[in-house]
Amino acid sequence: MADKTALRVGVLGAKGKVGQAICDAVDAAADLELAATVDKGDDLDVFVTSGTQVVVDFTHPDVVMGNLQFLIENGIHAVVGTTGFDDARLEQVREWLAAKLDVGVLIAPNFAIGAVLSMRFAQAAARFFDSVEVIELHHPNKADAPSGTAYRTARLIAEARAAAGVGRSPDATSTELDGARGADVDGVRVHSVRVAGLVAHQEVLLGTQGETLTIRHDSIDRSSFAPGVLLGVREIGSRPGLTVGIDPLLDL
Ligand SMILES: NC(=O)C1=CN([C@@H]2O[C@H](COP(=O)(O)OP(=O)(O)OC[C@H]3O[C@@H](n4cnc5c(N)ncnc54)[C@H](OP(=O)(O)O)[C@@H]3O)[C@@H](O)[C@H]2O)C=CC1
Ligand SMILES: O=C(O)C1=N[C@H](C(=O)O)C[C@H](O)C1
Repeated sequence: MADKTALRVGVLGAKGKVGQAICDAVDAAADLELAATVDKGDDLDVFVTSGTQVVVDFTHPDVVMGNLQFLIENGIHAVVGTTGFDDARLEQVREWLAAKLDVGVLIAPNFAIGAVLSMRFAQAAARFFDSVEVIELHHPNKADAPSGTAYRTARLIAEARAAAGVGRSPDATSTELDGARGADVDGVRVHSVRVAGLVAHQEVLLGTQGETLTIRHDSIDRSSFAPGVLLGVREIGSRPGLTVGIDPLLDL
C-alpha cells in the first residue's frame, strides 16, 4: 500500500546517467515516492496530474530554463543539478519565483559532499598562494565546458582573492596557441579535460614560494550525487525562493 505521508518526487531527465541514479535513490528511500518520470519528448503535464511535489532536474543546459518556468508556474518545487546557470539565468529564476512566493528552487553546481567541501577548501586557501589554477576532468559526453563546478570554484577563488587584495596569478606567457592557457573565469585560469572512462573530477592547484597545495575531488560513481539531491528534495519545500548550492543545507 502506498505511504500517504511520502513526499511525491518527480525526475526530469530520468533516463540520463544521473537521472537513473536519482530514480534508484528515490525508490530506495522510505519517505519518498517516485511519482512521475520525464525524459526527452515526454509531456511535463504528468507532474501536475500526478500531484508531484518536488521535481529533480538533470537534463541539459538548453532545456532546463523551460522546465523551471513550467515547474514554478505550476507551484512545484525544484532541485536542479543541470548546469549552465550564469548570473542572468539565476536572475530570471528569481523573477519567476517573485510571482510564486511559496515555491522553492535549489540549483547546485555539484551535489557531491566532497565536491562541496573542496570548493570551500579552495576558497579558504586562495588568499595564501601567489598562483591558483583549476583543472576539471570529465567524461567526453559532457555538453558544457568548463564544468559548472569549475566555474563556481573559480568565482569563489576570485572573490576570496579580491577581498584579501591578492592579484592575479603571475604568468609571463606572451605567445600562446589559442586555448593553451585555458578559460579565464574572473581572472582564474580553468582547464577542461574530456577523457573516456572518467566520471567527474577536479583539481585546484595552488602554489607559492617553495610549496604547492593540490585540492582534488573525484566522483567515481554517479551515486555520489544522490545523498545531496535527496537532502535538497526533503528540504526545499521549507525554503521558498532561490537557493544556490547545498552549502546552507549542510550548515556550511
Ligand atoms: N549538479 C550536479 O551535482 C551534477 C550535475 N550534472 C549535470 O546534469 C546534467 C545531466 O547530466 P547527465 O545525466 O550526465 O546527462 P545525460 O545526457 O546522461 O542525461 C540527460 C537526460 O535528459 C534528457 N533530456 C534532454 N532534453 C530533455 C527534456 N527537454 N526533457 C526531459 N529530458 C530531457 C536526455 O535525453 P537524450 O539523451 O535523448 O537527449 C537524457 O536522458 C548536465 O548538465 C550535467 O552537467 C551532472 C552530474 C552532477
Ligand atoms: O556533467 C557532469 O558529469 C557533471 N556536471 C557537473 C558540473 O558541470 O560541474 C557536476 C559534476 O562535475 C558532474
